[in-house]
Amino acid sequence: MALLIIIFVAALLALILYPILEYFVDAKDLRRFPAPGIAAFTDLWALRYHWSNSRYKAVREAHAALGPIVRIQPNHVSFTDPRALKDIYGHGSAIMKSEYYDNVAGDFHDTANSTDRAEHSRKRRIMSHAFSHKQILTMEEVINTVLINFVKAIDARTGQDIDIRYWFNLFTFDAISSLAFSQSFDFLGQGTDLTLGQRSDGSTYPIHIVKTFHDAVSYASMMGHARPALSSFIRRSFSLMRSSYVKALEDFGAMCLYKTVERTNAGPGEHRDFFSNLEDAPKGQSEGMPFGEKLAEAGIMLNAGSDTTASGLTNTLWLLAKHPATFDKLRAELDTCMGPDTITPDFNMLMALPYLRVCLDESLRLRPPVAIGLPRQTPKEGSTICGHFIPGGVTVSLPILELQRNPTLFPNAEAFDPERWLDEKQLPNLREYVQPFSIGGRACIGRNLAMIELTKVVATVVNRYDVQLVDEHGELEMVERFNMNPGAFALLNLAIPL
Ligand code: HEM
Repeated sequence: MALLIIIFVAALLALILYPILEYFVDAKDLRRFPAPGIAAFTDLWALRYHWSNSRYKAVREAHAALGPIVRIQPNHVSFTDPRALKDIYGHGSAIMKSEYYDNVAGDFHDTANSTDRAEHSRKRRIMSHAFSHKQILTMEEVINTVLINFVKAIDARTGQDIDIRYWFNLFTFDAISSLAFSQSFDFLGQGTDLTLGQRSDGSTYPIHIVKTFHDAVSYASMMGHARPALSSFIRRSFSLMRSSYVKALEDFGAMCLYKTVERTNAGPGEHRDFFSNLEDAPKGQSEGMPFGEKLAEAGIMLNAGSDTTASGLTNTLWLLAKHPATFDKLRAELDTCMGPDTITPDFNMLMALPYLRVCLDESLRLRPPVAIGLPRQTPKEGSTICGHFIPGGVTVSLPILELQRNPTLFPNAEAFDPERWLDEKQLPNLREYVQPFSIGGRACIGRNLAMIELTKVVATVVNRYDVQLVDEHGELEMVERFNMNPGAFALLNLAIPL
């Protein structure tokens, strides 16, 4: 035991002292950039804010105090200069995903966390057709079925105070499981997020997936943002302490295993689902992906394909409820093509409604569901980012939230103002710098799916229900895990107009 403690303390000291030494040696010439507090000496400055799900605030304050280029970790430089968007993330940039994604990957990388260019291209090719606008439209009926279940669930609770965020979480989990695995969780029908996880011996156990998922992401994001040695130290320490966060990460994995095994055994049903693409054998080969890789891809669909869209839905409804004039104007537009009982409006019809679109665009600008500076790593030869040469192997990022709320790009940037999207003068900056799905080769593959879900659900809810905030003066908290989740108190009183 004493030896274990000595090893533990020695490892901890080495992890703390090494970056301090690095700071003084300054081989990457990063001391020229200002840093808040102890951020230049240790990852712990950033990890503390990850742990309290509030990194965006600390990064925002650091940029406000220190300028557009700030060293937020010993090996991480954050940029808010808008030119950095293309330099870091644009097509043609040699900058790849950082070691953050390796830190959070399991035995197999998935499409989102693969850091190897060739591996990522192979994976992306397999899935890109399935997520094209045309293909997603062929799945509209599946979304309609889930939307009908959502309306039934909410109708049964009209007049009650409900946490609408939770119900949007149930909607998006049911939607992605129907689309990806031809098998809905049926959370909306059950009125709960209770599902099963599977252990490696095949036995199963119950899991409440919404909290499990959020805890898992909080932990993974904190652990992932540390340099690899510290990340692995945190992982081991948390495992030794049998932390509930480690359990949450395991439970989320167990749920993915359950869904993958269930789908593999049952087959795709009548139509192809997203999983069918993982099962297809590539040209010249006799089999599709190995099971472990299919499991990883199933995990990223359940992860990226649910939480972000649920956040987008919650944010939009909250913003509309906070701005009754906007809500009424949107409802008037919907009245032109939806009857009082229309609950599965046709997506192509909704696409022709300009005000609905700008309400969604403005919500995604002001409260992007992924707001964090997506971590990237400069290539061996280094990169120039808005005029500054950054040597190889440095993590760089641009916080999406800061870009989309930049007052030099958008007048009255902190205000919810869908009308700005109808102003010819503001449009060029809006089009260029509002990028909630990111840009370039690593931009969101699920964008078309997200937009169809957001458009149909917001149209149906605004058309069908009167919405009232329980606390009209309250603010909707922002909880930054990796995604930016709205807080838990989005209580709304929904009623069907008489
Ligand atoms: C409003 C909803 C959504 C938003 C705001 C959003 C945003 C993003 C962003 C910013 C990224 C880049 C992440 C990074 O660089 O680490 C991303 C990647 C990704 N998203 Fe989404 N997303 C949404 C919905 C979806 C949906 C419905 C799916 C469906 C499965 C999905 C699947 C993915 C995948 C697989 C990636 C990785 C792409 C790659 O690296 O090639 N997302 N998303």
